[in-house]
Amino acid sequence: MARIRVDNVTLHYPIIGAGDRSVKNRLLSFATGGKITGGSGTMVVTGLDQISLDLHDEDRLGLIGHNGAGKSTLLKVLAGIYTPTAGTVEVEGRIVSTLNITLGFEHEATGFENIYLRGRLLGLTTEEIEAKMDEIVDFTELGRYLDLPVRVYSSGMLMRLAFAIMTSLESDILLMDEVIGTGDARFIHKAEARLDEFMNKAKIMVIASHSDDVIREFCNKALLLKNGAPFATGEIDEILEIYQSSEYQA
Ligand SMILES: Nc1ncnc2c1ncn2[C@@H]1O[C@H](COP(=O)(O)OP(=O)(O)OP(=O)(O)O)[C@@H](O)[C@H]1O
Repeated sequence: MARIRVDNVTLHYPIIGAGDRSVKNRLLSFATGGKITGGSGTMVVTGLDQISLDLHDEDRLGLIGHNGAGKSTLLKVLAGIYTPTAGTVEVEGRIVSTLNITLGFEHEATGFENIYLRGRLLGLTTEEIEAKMDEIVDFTELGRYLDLPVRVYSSGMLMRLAFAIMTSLESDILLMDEVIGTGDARFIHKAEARLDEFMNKAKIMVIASHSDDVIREFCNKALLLKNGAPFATGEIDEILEIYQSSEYQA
């Protein structure tokens, strides 16, 4: 059984050395979903403001909201990348996340070597990596490029490699932001089929997306964020409607 419990989580980003451009900051804050406070010297951006969640097996939560509403920050807190300023996060289960999917590659090492390195970094044994190797290699369709250092790969090629490795893992909890941006149309189509299979295996999923279609297709509940705070939570259709309403947009 997997579980995520988030209790009253707040996260502040202190911006040290920020100039006092309060009028500009207020305008910026108004134009996006962010919240900036503080005066000269140190500014504070509120990434998350008193978020609570309790997710169990079968939960597929869609995170919705303006640019800067806090979706990515919440994913990073769940992934353990950021520690909250206040509140607690408890996670039971193995997490795989698509955040920074292409980070952590060794640029001088070959594609093959990077499959090993990344596999080890993600907690697999050498035997486990070897068992998955053929399948990862086939999916990338990178052929002899896998013998070359990844610094010569295009961004789409690097994405193929990262995506193939990530989706070969077994996860209890899957944290996703919009991931399949790069790649040609055929690869995106092929990646979607693999992603479907990968997502079906996860017990809990949290997806941040600006696409109503993605939220409708993959989620069974939604959390609408505004300025880092929960604005509404519940059934997908109801929450998407609130998102479009003047009450939220104001
Ligand atoms: N590294 C950072 N340093 C300072 N502030 C940050 C940082 N990352 C995010 N923020 C701020 O935290 C707030 C929430 O940002 P976040 O990236 O979580 O929003 P989001 O909902 O994912 O936005 P988008 O839809 O644009 O991806 C914003 O006000 C943003 O400016």
